[in-house]
Amino acid sequence: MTATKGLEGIVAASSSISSIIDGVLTYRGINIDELAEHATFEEVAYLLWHGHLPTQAQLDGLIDQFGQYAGVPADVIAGLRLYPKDSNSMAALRTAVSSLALYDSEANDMSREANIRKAVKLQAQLPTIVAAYARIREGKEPIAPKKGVGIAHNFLYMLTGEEPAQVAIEAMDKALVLHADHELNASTFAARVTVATLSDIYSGVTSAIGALKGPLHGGANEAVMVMLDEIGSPANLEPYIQNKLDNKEKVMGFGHRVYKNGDPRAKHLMQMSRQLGELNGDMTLYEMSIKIEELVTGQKGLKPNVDFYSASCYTMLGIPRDLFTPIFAISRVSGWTAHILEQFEDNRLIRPRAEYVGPVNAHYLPMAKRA
Ligand SMILES: CC(=O)SCCNC(=O)CCNC(=O)[C@H](O)C(C)(C)COP(=O)(O)OP(=O)(O)OC[C@H]1O[C@@H](n2cnc3c(N)ncnc32)[C@H](O)[C@@H]1OP(=O)(O)O
Ligand SMILES: O=C([O-])CC(=O)C(=O)O
Repeated sequence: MTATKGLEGIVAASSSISSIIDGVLTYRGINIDELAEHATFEEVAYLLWHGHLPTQAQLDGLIDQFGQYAGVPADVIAGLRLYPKDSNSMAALRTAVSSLALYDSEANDMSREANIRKAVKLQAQLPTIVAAYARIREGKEPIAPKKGVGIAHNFLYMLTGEEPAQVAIEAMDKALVLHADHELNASTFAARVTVATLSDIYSGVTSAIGALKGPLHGGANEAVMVMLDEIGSPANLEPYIQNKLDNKEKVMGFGHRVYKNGDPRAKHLMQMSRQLGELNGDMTLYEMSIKIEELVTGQKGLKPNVDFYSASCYTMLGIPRDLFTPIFAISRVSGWTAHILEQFEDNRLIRPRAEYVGPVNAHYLPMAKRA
C-alpha cells in the first residue's frame, strides 16, 4: 500500500452536483460563467439542492422559507455574547453552528424531508450568526433579519443596520454565486466523511466550517487581505512579493490543486474588483492586486484562485477582513448541504487506508526500563 500525499488525483466519490472538467466549472452542468452573469444566489442554492433551476413559484417559496428560518434561537445569540470578543470569527461561527443542533427538535431526524428543511435553515441562519457576532463584538446589538429579501441583501443589512446600495447587493450576490460549490474540495470532503458515519447534518456542516477555516483553503481570502495590508502602499509591493518568491514562501490566493491554467471564478472577481474601485473612486487595491498577479504569474506561472480578488472586493464593500472566510461559509453551506444530501442518498462509510511507516516488532517496556 502506497499513500498518495494529499490524495492528489484520487477520485473519492461520484457526484452530480458540480464538475471541473478541462478547467471548466459547472453547477449541475451549467457553466459558472453563465450563472455568474444571470443567476441569483437563491436560484443557485435551489439548483444545487434540487438539481434544476427553480420556477418563479419555487423561488418565491424558497425566499419565504429563508425569511421564516433566518431568526436564530435566542440561546445561540446569548452564546455569541459569551464568546471572548477577540475570538477568531470562523471559530465563533463553527461553535455557533454546532450549537444550533441543540435547539432544533429535528436535528437527528434523518428523513430526506427533514434534511432538506435543515439545509434551508442552515442557509438562512448562517448569515444571521455571522452578522450578529460581528456586531456583538463591537458592542452593538444584533439586527433581526428582514423577510422577503435575498441572502446577500439580508446579510449586508444585518451587518450594518442600513439598507445596502443595489450595487453592493449585486456584488455580494455574485460573490455568493461564485463560491457556492466546488466538487470535492477539502471542506466538502470533510462534510461528506462526517455524515457518511450517519451522523447528522449539523455535524457535517460543523466539520466543513473547521476545514474551510484553514489558510490553504477558505482562510486564504483573509490571508490575502493581511498581505495587502502588510504591503500597505504600491511602492512596497515589488520588494515584498519578490522577497516571498525568493524565499519560496507562499503568496496567498495563488495556486490550486485542480486548476493549473487558472480558476474560472477569478476573472469574475477581478472584474468586480475593478468595478468597485471605479465606483469608490479608488483603484489602489485593484491595481495592487493586478501587479501582484503580474509578478507571481510571470515568475512562478501560478494563477490567482477564487480567494485572491475576493479580498479586494470585500474590502471595497466595507467588510472587515476577518469576515471574509465566514462569508465564504455563508455561500458554501449551500454546496456542503447539497453534498450531504447526496451522500445520504447512496451512503457508504468513508474509510480509506493508511500506508504504515512506523516501527515494527516493537515491545511494551515496563516503566522502570524506559529512558
Ligand atoms: C478556495 C480555495 O481553497 S482556493 C486555495 C486557497 N489557498 C491559497 O490560496 C493558499 C496558497 N496556495 C497554496 O498553498 C497551494 O497552491 C494550494 C494549497 C492551493 C494547492 O496545494 P497543492 O496542490 O498541494 O500544491 P503545493 O502546495 O504542493 O504546491 C506545488 C508547488 O507550487 C508552489 N506553490 C503552490 N502555491 C503557491 C503559492 N501560492 N505561492 C508560491 N508558491 C506556491 C509550492 O511551493 C510547490 O513548489 P515546489 O514544488 O517547489 O515545492
Ligand atoms: O477545490 C478546492 O480545492 C478549493 C476551492 O477552490 C474551493 O473550495 O472553492
